[in-house]
Amino acid sequence: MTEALLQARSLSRRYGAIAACDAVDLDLLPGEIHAVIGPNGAGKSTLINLLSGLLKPDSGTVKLLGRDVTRSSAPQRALLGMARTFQITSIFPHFTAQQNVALAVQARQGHSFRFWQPTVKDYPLNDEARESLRKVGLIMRADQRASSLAHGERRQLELAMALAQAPKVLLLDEPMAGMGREDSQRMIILLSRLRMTAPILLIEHDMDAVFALADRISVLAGGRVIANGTPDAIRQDSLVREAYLGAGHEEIADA
Ligand SMILES: Nc1ncnc2c1ncn2[C@@H]1O[C@H](COP(=O)(O)OP(=O)(O)OP(=O)(O)O)[C@@H](O)[C@H]1O
Repeated sequence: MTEALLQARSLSRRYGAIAACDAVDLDLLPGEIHAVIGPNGAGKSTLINLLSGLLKPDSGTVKLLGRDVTRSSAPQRALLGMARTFQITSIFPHFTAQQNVALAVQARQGHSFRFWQPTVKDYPLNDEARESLRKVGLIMRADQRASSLAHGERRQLELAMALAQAPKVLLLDEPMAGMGREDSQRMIILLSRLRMTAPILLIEHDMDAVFALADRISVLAGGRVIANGTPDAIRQDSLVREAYLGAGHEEIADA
């Protein structure tokens, strides 16, 4: 059996009476895009925070590349090869696109952001930064300030910063959020290519994107995985339809 690069077992986290994440099992396999979907409040953010180390579970385990990282911090997991993008972009607006990516390369090399100096003459660093920008189709914006980029381009920049960390797994938190149709289409093509660079755990509300991209989908409701399977299987799953329709969402039926 193919070994999961990222694995959660019986992962649980409560907030008082609420089981935000309830005995969740999840595997991210090489080369795949594994989407996690679920109605509002299902536990998606809690799960991605537990996987990336921003939250500690009450019980259960997280393994990264076969190594138990349940008690490791987010920066420790990043150094082992986990890259994550956020719903709210985390770029430095006054730096150029290239400088932002160069920062991410430096962080991977173990330098703290605090000691960062503008690295105009650091050719290998800049070459690497430009390579990441090329991969996400943003090389023509390399010298533009991040603040002047369009929304979709900023999301591409974030992805370039994640790639600059040479990730073994990518955790993407709503990469299509706030995007128009054209930008979403571009992002779908981009992510589809990137799955071979690193498998992607994708949290996304845009069902067209999820069903276009995912090799496998896990559906959360009330903190539990209620279904796991191919997009076709998920589309036809009665429990999934119930969870979505019960929560006032019709998008799963249309996807
Ligand atoms: N810090 C917190 N304190 C108390 N309850 C919380 C906290 N964070 C999340 N919850 C609760 O845990 C449950 C899961 O929330 P979570 O944000 O993980 O869901 P979600 O699927 O990401 O929702 P959305 O799609 O709306 O972002 C919800 O009932 C939520 O109210």
